[in-house]
Amino acid sequence: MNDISKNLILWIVIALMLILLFQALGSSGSTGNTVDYTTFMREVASERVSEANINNREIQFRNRSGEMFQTFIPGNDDPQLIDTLLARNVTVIGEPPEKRSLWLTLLLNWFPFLLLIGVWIFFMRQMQGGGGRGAMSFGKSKARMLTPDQIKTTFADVAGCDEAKEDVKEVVDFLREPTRFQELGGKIPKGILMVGPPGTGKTLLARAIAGEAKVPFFAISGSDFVEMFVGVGAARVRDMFEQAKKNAPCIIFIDEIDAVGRHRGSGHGGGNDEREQTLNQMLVEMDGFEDNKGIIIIAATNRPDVLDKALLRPGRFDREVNVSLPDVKGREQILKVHLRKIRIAEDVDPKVIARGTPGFSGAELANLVNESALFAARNHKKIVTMNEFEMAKDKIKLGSERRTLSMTREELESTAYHEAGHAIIGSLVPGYWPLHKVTIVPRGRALGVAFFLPKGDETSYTKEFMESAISVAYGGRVAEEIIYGKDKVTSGASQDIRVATSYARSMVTEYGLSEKVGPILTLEQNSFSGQPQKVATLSPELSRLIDDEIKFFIDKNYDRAMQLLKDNIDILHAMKDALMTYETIDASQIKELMQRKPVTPPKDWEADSVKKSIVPEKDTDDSDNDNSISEKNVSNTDVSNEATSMAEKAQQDYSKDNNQSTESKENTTANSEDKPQGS
Ligand SMILES: Nc1ncnc2c1ncn2[C@@H]1O[C@H](COP(=O)(O)OP(=O)(O)OP(=O)(O)O)[C@@H](O)[C@H]1O
Ligand SMILES: [Zn+2]
Repeated sequence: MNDISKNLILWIVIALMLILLFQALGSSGSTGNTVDYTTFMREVASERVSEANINNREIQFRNRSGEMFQTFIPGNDDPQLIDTLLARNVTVIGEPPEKRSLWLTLLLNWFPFLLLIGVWIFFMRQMQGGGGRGAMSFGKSKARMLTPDQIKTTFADVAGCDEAKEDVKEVVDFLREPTRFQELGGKIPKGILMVGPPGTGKTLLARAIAGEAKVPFFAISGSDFVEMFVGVGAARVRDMFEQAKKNAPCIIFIDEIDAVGRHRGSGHGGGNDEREQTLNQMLVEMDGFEDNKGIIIIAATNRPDVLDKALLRPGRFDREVNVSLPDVKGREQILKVHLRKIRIAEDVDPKVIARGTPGFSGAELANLVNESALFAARNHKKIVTMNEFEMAKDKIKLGSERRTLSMTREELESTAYHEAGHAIIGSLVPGYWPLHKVTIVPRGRALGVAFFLPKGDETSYTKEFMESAISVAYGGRVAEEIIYGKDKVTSGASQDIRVATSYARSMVTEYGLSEKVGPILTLEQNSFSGQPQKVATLSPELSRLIDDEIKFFIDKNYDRAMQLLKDNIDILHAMKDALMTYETIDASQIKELMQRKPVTPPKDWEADSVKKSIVPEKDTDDSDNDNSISEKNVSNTDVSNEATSMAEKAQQDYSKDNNQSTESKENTTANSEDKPQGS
């Protein structure tokens, strides 16, 4: 709590003042410059010293011209000193033997020890959680309590996770009237574990429960319990439950429960004891409150796999609520919640934004709305338009525009060919997402991007789609190869290759789409590391077959991309030209290009806006610079397309891979695209 730090600071200030005071008293008011003892003796020998005031080993002396100096007698006493001084006509003055009173000396000598003892007592008091009236205590829980009037959140503020909301609704009824509920024999969980990726609204939902039920809300993070002193965490747990009992009915929300709840004996290093004690205390407290009516503990985590099994036993966190990343409908609803807070133009369509933001969490969507408003404000606009949302989305996904990144005309041209390659393949292969836009404005690590708009939820793919995705991913590299030749292909396609390979590997090892390998699960994406891991030991023959089949899908779709681009080489050149002129082209221009029609300039395109342009004017002097691309090695060219993040997002999608509750599993399938999986 705050009082702790205040009291600590007070203690430190007092200690410092005391030290300063004692130092001031201790020194006998030094005056004049300090000289060494040899100089002093020489001065004495040449009879230039008139007066010396000796106090222990310190000598203050005055020379004949009245100036004051001081010096110190080195080592042990100089027994001849007084005699020498007197012989050289120095007036010797003594000091009374003890300038300080006895108690002051004692205090001075003992002060460090007293301070230590004081600190010791201070900490002991904190550890016991007592602390007395002052409420200064480490053992006090750090939980922040919100009273019902302070909680404005309701279920209306939480969107896109209807199942989770449904799951917790009965808790609200219970908290409103615990006794009535119990008389009816209702069985209410003590603990609810909210599981889901960061930013999906777990905290928000917990708070909304409190808001709906109009009960106090205690929020604390698991890491707040973890301290270096053994016993402090346990004391905090005890205190938190005591506070909660006083305020029942109420909700305790523990974010990041895994910080304390990691299964015992798994930690490394010394902090272990403390954490285990804290965890034990939590288990004890949860078991021991049958009698108190209406305390519900909600814990949140995105690592349920690391939790100690004891936490999940009946009577503890035995109810699991999955809060997964929102699907396209959910994203739309979340956007609507946040769009209420800003002034938007008529053209802003939450549906379109939702489609363009697969994998975004609620928190990221809230951030998107906020960034858009900031863009509008920066441009002195009164109202936020779709344009700002587009800019904010690109910024969040890829990083800020890098118009300052100096690129030669040749580099831009190769980027334009590369992105056009993705775009054209994406438009030609069957079953792929529609194109949203293509740009060669560098952003973040990307030199250019071809964006596709996923249709809906991206929880399952058809075989056709995945094969198309492989061709689209190779489209960029294939375009470069056709235009510049095999030797001049840039390193910009590394990410594309990764995406294509990961599709091909999943097809063979996870989705059973290879006829030769068959529907066997052989490799699985580890849902946390994202690394493929073996499911079983594979025979050498099967391993070989898997590799062959992956290669088969890759070659087949690489060759398809090659053929499609060769057949449409005129479109490739035209799209490159359009990109060099307009930098960014959107769906309508791409459509014109694909139909071999002339391109209409973009809406806000002004021909004279060349100042802003990233495309340098053609430099005739520079014509010998023909080897730029491969030699300049456009590294870090993370030229990606939407499929990249899609493939990654879908595979990392927590709710998909790590769903323990059958309830949500059914929902995932029900919500998913109408495309059936497999061929
Ligand atoms: N489902 C949602 N509906 C509306 N807004 C949301 C939703 N999810 C997240 N947000 C927005 O994101 C913010 C942060 O979400 P919140 O802190 O609840 O996420 P969390 O799941 O608790 O994340 P973490 O695991 O990182 O603690 C919320 O305050 C809200 O503005
Ligand atoms: Zn690419």
